[in-house]
Amino acid sequence: MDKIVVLDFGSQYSHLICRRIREFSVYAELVPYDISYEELQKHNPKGIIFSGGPSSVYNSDAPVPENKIFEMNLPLLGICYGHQLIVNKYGGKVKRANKEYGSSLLTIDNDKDLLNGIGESVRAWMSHGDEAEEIPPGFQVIGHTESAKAAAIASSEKSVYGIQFHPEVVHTEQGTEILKNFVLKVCGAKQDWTMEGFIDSAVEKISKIEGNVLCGVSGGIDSTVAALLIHKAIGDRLKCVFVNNGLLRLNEETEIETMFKDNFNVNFTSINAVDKFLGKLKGVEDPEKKRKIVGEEFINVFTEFAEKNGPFKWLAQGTLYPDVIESGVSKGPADVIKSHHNVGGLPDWLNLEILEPLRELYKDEVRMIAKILEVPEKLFMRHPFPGPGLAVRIIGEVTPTKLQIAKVASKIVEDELVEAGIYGKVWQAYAAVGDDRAVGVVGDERRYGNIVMIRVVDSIDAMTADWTRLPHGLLEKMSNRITNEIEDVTWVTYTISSKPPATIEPQ
Ligand SMILES: Nc1ncnc2c1ncn2[C@@H]1O[C@H](COP(=O)(O)OP(=O)(O)OP(=O)(O)O)[C@@H](O)[C@H]1O
Ligand SMILES: O=c1[nH]c(=O)c2[nH+]cn([C@@H]3O[C@H](COP(=O)(O)O)[C@@H](O)[C@H]3O)c2[nH]1
Ligand SMILES: NC(=O)CC[C@H](N)C(=O)O
Ligand SMILES: [Mg+2]
Repeated sequence: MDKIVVLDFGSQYSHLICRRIREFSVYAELVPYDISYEELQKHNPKGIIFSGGPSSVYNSDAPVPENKIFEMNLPLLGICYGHQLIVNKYGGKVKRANKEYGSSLLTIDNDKDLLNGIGESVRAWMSHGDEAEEIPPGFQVIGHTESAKAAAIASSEKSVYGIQFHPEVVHTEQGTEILKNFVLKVCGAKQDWTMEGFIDSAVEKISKIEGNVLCGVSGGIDSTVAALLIHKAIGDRLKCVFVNNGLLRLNEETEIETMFKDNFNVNFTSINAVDKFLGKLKGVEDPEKKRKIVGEEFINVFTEFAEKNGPFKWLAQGTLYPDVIESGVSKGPADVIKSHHNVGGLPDWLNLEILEPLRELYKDEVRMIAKILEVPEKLFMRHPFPGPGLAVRIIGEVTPTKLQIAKVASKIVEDELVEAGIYGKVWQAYAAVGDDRAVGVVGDERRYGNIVMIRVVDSIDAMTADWTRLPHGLLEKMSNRITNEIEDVTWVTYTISSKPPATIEPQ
């Protein structure tokens, strides 16, 4: 399979470069910027992309790739910081300039290769504070904006390109065309990345492993698909374990068990660990602490199961690419946003090896695989549910009252969306609760009850999200049902923050 390798210099958009390229069926993978020349050679890339990043090339601690990488004579595209790196490396000059964030008009000066077929000008997304003051010898300017005179440069002879803007974000018009020009025309990569191909190679790889696999399944699409792939590869050497941690949706524990037993012929065990989890969470208010506790407790439960039912060599999880990126354990110098329990929370003493067949994939890619594997639609259209469950939808301490409120109110929100035919169209929907209370008046009586926050969002891959513009009538119905059916609740609010600056889950 042809591959493009993206060196990650820490941009929040690094992974998006891969995503955009995969969308036109070429496999692209993110690697750390300091990957060794030998490692990079093993990837056998058709071309290399340098991502953006927060650093400035003129600082002494600026991240730089190994020198030999430039001698591979592969097509090279630098984006933003990557562009500046190329300018610097080949003998041009980068300096501090006026900050430019957002959309700028890019005028095309040469449409021969990289900027071929995109017209005379496009809106391009900028996010930088440095710029190329002098371009290196042998390069020419192929595009400029009002403030960046070398917004796109090329050395066609060497097949080295640099662009100051971000073609990977949707706000850049024709961004995909620019990436296609580089990947398909300059690098000559074949469009041979398909989900069928992924399944075959994943199954082949997994079938080579030795020993038994324990797979944590949550009933969510990710772990289900991971389990099915592993099952295809090693059959009954796979054992699936579902943990009822007391932080699940209303009645979910019975639903999941039934669903697994009715639809898949895999070895399945359900473990009741409600008291353990809730006991450990008692008195804990800090969001990151709660996440770590849940993560650790999952591992405790899995280890205990493994000791009784083993031996196991592997622990499998449905970890996806965004989980890895947001936990700050991605391959570059990015910031920690949240510790996803299944990535950041793994303790050192764990003596099972980790198997994560979906680690490089996005949710929509996993859904495509689910379809191919004929997973029932009802299952794969289920909304994602965070591994730490209601612990991250309850703000402050997890108490029995708040748990009950979150469960029942979320059920009302989900049921009303199904009823209105909207459930399948939104990314996630739930009700959260915290310690804030507000006064109500019910049957002439004063009641000082909890405030419930409804959150419904649209998203494609959870990396960004927008709040869903639900019909007012529907919101009204949800609100009425929540205050009528849950005695402890007096107020209902609707959350109208997008991601960024908010995140999807409150904690
Ligand atoms: N209740 C649970 N029991 C066992 N394993 C779990 C449970 N919750 C989460 N996990 C493990 O943690 C991983 C990450 O959870 P996450 O919620 O991201 O994925 P998912 O549940 O498979 O899919 P979705 O994102 O659709 O909910 C799961 O793939 C699974 O391996
Ligand atoms: O496996 C997971 N482990 C976690 O710890 C976790 N936290 C959040 N989520 C889900 O990830 C997506 C992005 O969530 P945030 O915008 O809240 O970071 C949303 O879809 C969240 O539901 C998690 N999934
Ligand atoms: N987003 C980026 O890659 C920014 C690169 C560089 N440090 C700048 O601010 O110009
Ligand atoms: Mg889940």
